[in-house]
Amino acid sequence: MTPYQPRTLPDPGQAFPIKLSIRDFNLSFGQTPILKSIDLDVIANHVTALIGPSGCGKSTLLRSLNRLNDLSTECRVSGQIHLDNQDIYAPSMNIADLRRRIGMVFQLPNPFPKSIYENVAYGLRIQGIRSRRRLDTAIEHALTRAALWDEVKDRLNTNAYELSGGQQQRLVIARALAVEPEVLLLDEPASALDPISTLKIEELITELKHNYTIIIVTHNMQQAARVSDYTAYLHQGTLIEYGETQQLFTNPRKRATENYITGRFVE
Ligand SMILES: Nc1ncnc2c1ncn2[C@@H]1O[C@H](COP(=O)(O)OP(=O)(O)OP(=O)(O)O)[C@@H](O)[C@H]1O
Repeated sequence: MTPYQPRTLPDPGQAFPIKLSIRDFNLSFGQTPILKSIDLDVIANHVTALIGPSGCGKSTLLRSLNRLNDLSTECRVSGQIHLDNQDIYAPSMNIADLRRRIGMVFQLPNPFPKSIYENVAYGLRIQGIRSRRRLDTAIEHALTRAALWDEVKDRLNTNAYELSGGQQQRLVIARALAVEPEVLLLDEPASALDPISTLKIEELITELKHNYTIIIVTHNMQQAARVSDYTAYLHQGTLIEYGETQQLFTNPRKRATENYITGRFVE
């Protein structure tokens, strides 16, 4: 096999390594092509936003990164996606391990109907961790990282459903962080939240990128401009433009990108 060579950097001067590298990646559901020859390098410890009109394939691309689309028997893929230097679609890839390394948070907060403590402990218990002391430490750490510890430390045994929507979303982020992932996939994580909770999630994303590589799908272009370092614009399953967020929003290279970010493209 030819050695893997990263090619498409959004910022050639970038000193951080490439965490995820997508090469000529195609995905279809049945006979319908959804993603077409995507080439994209995701830089470690930065936030990459995926933007584009409804149905362009943003969530499908995100879900390709932890092989969540595999749950559909109709799904067919070709091309390559490497996490560090490991081909995630190789037959030898352990999918449970991949999903531990690449955590995901969805649009609607989805805590389990359990206590706050047990929600965060969930993945750790699956990993076989039984020691109460180890669990306590890891749970405090994850809740602190998710900027929720101070709000819940005195009620860890309360049912997670008693938290507000914004707190539930930070709890779900803590649950994802507890198993120490390397990458976090966020699929419109704030679109169901009020403005104050949205701001908290955005601040959290900015904080978390120091320790994780983050990819966020968002419909909100102001949000993409606020939280991301790099932005990829997709249209009908094709990657139209990928570059530094500030450059893409102020001086896009492609007319199609300009039309979209200035609102001239009607979804
Ligand atoms: N499991 C599936 N089976 C068949 N088609 C699917 C499946 N999941 C997504 N699709 C189709 O793939 C296309 C891209 O969907 P996707 O959810 O990735 O778009 P999106 O850009 O995230 O859209 P939105 O912004 O509206 O969430 C859509 O036409 C959708 O209907």
